[in-house]
This record gives sequence, structure tokens and C-alpha cells, in this order.
Amino acid sequence: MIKLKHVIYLYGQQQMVFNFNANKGETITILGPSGAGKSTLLSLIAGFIQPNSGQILLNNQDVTEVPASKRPVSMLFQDNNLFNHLTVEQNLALGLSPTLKLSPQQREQLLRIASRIGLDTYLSVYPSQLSGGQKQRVAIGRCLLQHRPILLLDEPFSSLDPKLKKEMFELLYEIQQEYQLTVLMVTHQLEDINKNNCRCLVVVSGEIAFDGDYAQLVKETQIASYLGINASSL
Ligand SMILES: Nc1ncnc2c1ncn2[C@@H]1O[C@H](COP(=O)(O)OP(=O)(O)OP(=O)(O)O)[C@@H](O)[C@H]1O
Repeated sequence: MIKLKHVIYLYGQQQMVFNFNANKGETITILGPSGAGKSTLLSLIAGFIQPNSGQILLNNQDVTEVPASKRPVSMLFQDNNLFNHLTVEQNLALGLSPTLKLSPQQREQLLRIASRIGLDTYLSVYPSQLSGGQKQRVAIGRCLLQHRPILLLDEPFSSLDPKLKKEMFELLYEIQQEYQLTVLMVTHQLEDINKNNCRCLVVVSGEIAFDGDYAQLVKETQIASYLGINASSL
């Protein structure tokens, strides 16, 4: 589903090298210190930046030269996902049509997703009138309307309070299962990891220094202590 073959990206003298495979329906948490290259990895997969060399395959197709808008990928950021001058309905509609003109079938889809994310009574509201969690729900709804099988999240809920964050993770997990999405999520917060069932990647100095589940990660003492985790975190 996702394959990065010796992908090299250069920021000046700084080199990043990524080799990585993900299967359909997998959820992968990406950890690592600030400046390690986590967002760069997502940007390469999304197509926001082009590698200097190497190959990126999505759904068995080489997309290395394919622009972001044509890749089977949606991306959700920590904030600024919405257009403040557009209503919730219009922000959602952007997932279906850049002109905001929807066919009756598309409008039906929009209403179904608005109900799925619990915002069907907020369609005419502007983002400034929404809470942080509601804004992220709209952004998730728009990703779902794009019908793209890969969802990339860059610290999506880190500005939310713990209760809301938990709710958002539950919604994300349900949606991931329902739509069989392949999810890659960057986080700095260890409590965001689904410790029972999650593949973790640790990016250090522009390379994937660890790839395995959380229980294995804890045993990799050098990397675990670097991230500030130990066996009691299990
Ligand atoms: N546009 C850019 N031009 C030059 N260097 C950049 C640019 N964007 C990022 N970098 C550098 O590339 C490195 C990796 O950045 P990146 O944002 O991928 O790290 P990150 O692991 O996501 O960090 P954080 O957790 O702080 O968001 C950093 O050293 C950063 O300074």
C-alpha cells in the first residue's frame, strides 16, 4: 500500500533517507525528537515535497512524480485545516468538489458524513464558532469525503484537552476500521499510542531508527530512554 524505496531528501547539507513499507489498513505511529524528519516523511508521502532520489509507491503505483492532489492521500494537520470564511458545509464540500458545486448524490454523501462526525446541525456555522474538537471533526469529515485510502495525521489532536482527545482518537479508530484506512500519525505524546496494537516508527536524524510494536520499542533501551519511555509505560 505504501512503499518508500531508498527515498532521499536533502535540506541543504542535511540528508534524510527513508525505506519503509506499510500494508493496507495498518495504523502506524511516528515518533522521534523535534527536527528528526517526521513531518518531512509525511510530506514526501503526501507529495508536498519531491525526493531528490528514490521511489514512492502507493497502491502499487509509482507516484514519485505525481502531484499531491492526484495521490490517494488525505492529510490532517494540528490546526489550520479549515477555511474560516467558509461554513462547515462548504469546508466539507471541498472534499468533494473544489468549486463547492455538488450533485444531489454528493450532497447526500456530505450529509451522511456530517451526521457520522456528529455535526449535522452545524452545517451553516463558521469555524470561528466551533470548538477545537469540532474543527478537527470537520477536517476528518472532509478527509473522508475525499475517499482516499491513506490518511496522514501530523499531531492532529495535540491542542485538545485530554477528554476531547480521547473522544477524537475513538472516532478516528472507528473510522479507520470502517473505511479500512491506512493511517500514519506523527505524535510527540506517548499517551497517544495505542499500546496494545500499534506499529511504531521512530525517526532519528532523518532515518527510521526503529520499526516495530510498542512492546518491542520499550525493550530497545537506547531508543526508549531517548524517548523517555520504560517498561512501566506499558
Ligand atoms: N523548508 C525547510 N527548509 C530547510 N530546512 C527545513 C525545512 N523544513 C524542515 N527543515 C529541517 O528539516 C529537519 C526536519 O524537519 P521536520 O519538520 O521534518 O522534523 P519533525 O521531526 O517533524 O520535527 P517537529 O517534531 O519539531 O515537528 C529539521 O532539522 C528542520 O530544520
